[in-house]
Amino acid sequence: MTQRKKLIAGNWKMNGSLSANQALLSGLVGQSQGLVADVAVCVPFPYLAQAQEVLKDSAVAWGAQTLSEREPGACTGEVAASMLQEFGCRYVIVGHSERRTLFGESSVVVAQKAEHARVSGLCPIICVGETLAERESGATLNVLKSQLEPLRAGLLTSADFVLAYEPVWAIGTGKTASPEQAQEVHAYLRNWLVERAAAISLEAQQRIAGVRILYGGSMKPANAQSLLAQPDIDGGLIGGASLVLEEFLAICRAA
Ligand SMILES: O=C[C@H](O)COP(=O)(O)O
Repeated sequence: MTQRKKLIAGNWKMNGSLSANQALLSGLVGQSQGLVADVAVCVPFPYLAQAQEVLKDSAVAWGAQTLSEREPGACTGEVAASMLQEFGCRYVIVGHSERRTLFGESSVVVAQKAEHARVSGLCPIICVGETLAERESGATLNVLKSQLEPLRAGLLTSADFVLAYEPVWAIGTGKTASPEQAQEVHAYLRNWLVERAAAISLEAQQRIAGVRILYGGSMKPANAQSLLAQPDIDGGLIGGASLVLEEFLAICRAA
């Protein structure tokens, strides 16, 4: 069985200030020794330089929360993969439900963003998840499948990406998927990846087993351990709790 090192990634969303970040980032550096899991923070674009400066000699990685699917050039307000690379990013979140809902990002665009990240040496954290209405109508697995479908063969073959299952109804609501609910979906996602990779090549099939699938949606110190104990939950994508040093560290320690 493939052993996957757990990853706990903080998604700060549109939060932070230079002074608050300084305290949070230095606290992380000071207290992250001895953690078994990989740890990362995905910060707003203007704070990438600060994250790089504070985290550069630590085991904590950093990244961004989205990127452009276009080539650098005439595209006001957008940020290219090559720019993120210049700030030492390892990760970039793509397809978060807030981007899909508020900014109309389709699964095709999300796949393009993931591909741009990959070819620039960044590791995309690709988010998928169903709404409450979709879950209640029994459409969860079909929704997830349609979100995954456009992912490119090159990305799947590289296996240098992370998948994050984030049920929309659990994001920022305090409602968490039960460990069993989450495990059921993660197992489905794992199986989808394996089948798709097997259809590409033996090499892709072998590598895909190492892809980590994170759970996101109101993961807190109180529920982290039971979620992270599931065989197909390889870490967490943490929103609110990643802004509170002690809570984020407690989740990292649970992994
Ligand atoms: O990207 C993180 C997720 O949206 C989860 O956010 P949350 O932990 O605040 O529910």
